[in-house]
Amino acid sequence: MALAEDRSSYQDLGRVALKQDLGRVALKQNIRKITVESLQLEPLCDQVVAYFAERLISKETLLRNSVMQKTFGDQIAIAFTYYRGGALVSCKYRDVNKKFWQEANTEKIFYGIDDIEGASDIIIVEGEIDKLSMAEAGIHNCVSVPDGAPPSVSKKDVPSADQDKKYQFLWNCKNYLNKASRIILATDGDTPGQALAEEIARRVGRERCWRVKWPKKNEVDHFKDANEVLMYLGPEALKEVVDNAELYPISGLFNFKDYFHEIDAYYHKKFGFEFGVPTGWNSLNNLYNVVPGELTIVTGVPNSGKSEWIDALLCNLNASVGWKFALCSMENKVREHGRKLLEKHMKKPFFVGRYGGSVERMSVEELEQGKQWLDDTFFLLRSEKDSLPSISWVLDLAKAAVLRHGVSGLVIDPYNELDHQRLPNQTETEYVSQMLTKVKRFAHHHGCHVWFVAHPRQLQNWSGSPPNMYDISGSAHFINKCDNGIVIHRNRDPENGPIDLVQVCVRKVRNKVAGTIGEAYLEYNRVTGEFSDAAGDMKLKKSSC
Ligand SMILES: Nc1ncnc2c1ncn2[C@@H]1O[C@H](COP(=O)(O)OP(=O)(O)OP(=O)(O)O)[C@@H](O)[C@H]1O
Repeated sequence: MALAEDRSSYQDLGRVALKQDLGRVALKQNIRKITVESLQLEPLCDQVVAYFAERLISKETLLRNSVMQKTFGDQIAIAFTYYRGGALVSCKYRDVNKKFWQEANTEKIFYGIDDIEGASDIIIVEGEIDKLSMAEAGIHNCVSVPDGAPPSVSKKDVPSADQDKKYQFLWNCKNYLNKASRIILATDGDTPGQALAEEIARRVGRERCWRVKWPKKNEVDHFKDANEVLMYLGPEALKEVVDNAELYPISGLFNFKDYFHEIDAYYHKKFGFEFGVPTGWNSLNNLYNVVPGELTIVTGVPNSGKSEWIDALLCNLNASVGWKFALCSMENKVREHGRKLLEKHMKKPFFVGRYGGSVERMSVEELEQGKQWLDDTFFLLRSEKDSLPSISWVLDLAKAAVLRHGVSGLVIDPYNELDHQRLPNQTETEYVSQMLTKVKRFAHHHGCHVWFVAHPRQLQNWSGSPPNMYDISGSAHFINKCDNGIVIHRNRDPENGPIDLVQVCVRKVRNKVAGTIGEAYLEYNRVTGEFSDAAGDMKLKKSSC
């Protein structure tokens, strides 16, 4: 008798079972009482015992699990008897053509349910032969689902118990399952098997589920179920598979172990820029380095040089590590922004006279060279409509710039030029918090550093000293939520030190690997817009950083 197992027979079973289930709904009150005699079940003949022996399932195990047979005309079918509390409640047949069917009007329960009575660990497999294979390895606290596996996980929510027709067997056996502290899912390793595990886990509670990892068969494939492991690796190996079951994953709940590869890569500095990229100014080396995926808030009173300093920083980063940037600079005309960037890059003024004085102007050839550099390095996010752009609009385009052009940094300058339509009843503080969460997610997800310029609120009786990060108009969330907080300040008090000396106040650094709070002094070159480390010990007498 050829009784080899295959998936199609399980699918047949699914169809048969579905028909039977539909039948069962109609006949809910009509569950038959059955006995071995009423079903005319017979003890196993040698032929069937030999069939199981080929699968390394012994006669002893077959007898222990009351596997029987039944004659239909000139055909013999295997009869898997379903007992509950010692009483026969259902029977499933399997014939020579690998077809399955279940006794009509009988209960849907797990196969082997009496074996898990009071067990704190329960193993669930996908077929009767897997249950018998576990028994062969001495693992008796195991049950099999009665109807095989679904093709995929249902996209719908789990229905209520009375509507959950396909998994009625689970609800019928819930008292047995409720007592278990661990439910080990040992369904097949293929897609339907995984789908079955998920369907069970979502019904019994993922938190107490574990799953087995089927061992490798060769370089590419894994053994697919308990019987294969028993046949090819033996009972000890099957026990080991169950002993080494791992926690069933819960979406959103992780172990550190899930991230060890990242921690190792970090330790061995495989990400690149672990300490951040130096700004190009020695005085800032210990204070502020640019880490991919972080958010830096830059503030300062109007005209303090925030935009100029960020532009100079981008030029330095491009020169040192070749980064490219997306620019959302709403206050700058493109030609003016282009001029400022070109001057910093070419280290020459764009014009003669006025701010350029008598310094030689960049040549036409240099302009052409510089234009090419501008085009390769910066990508402009500009709203062509009259209305102000929203933060989602900016982040969507920045994402396109990351994916299309490989940009590593985004500048949003300034916050108040974005459209900030708040939901009714939403406070500005709540709004800023949510907006910064979006910005940080973008930065983190794309490994893109974001510089966000925000103005301080109008300061009454301003003393001329650098503003506080908590003075940023809108919300304390700017300082609370950013990774780095920087105030750019230029001195306008001759009593206090050189006029226009630039103070870079690093007020917050979340990541101690990248820097620390403190201040540095830079000089601004009005002709080229470049910043350089302040000469010698040039600093302000009174510093409020
Ligand atoms: N340290 C400095 N010394 C002299 N002039 C400077 C200095 N820093 C910036 N400037 C000049 O100040 C002007 C404003 O600079 P920038 O646009 O960078 O300031 P900002 O802080 O971004 O201003 P706002 O808050 O108005 O956007 C520019 O013309 C720039 O050349």
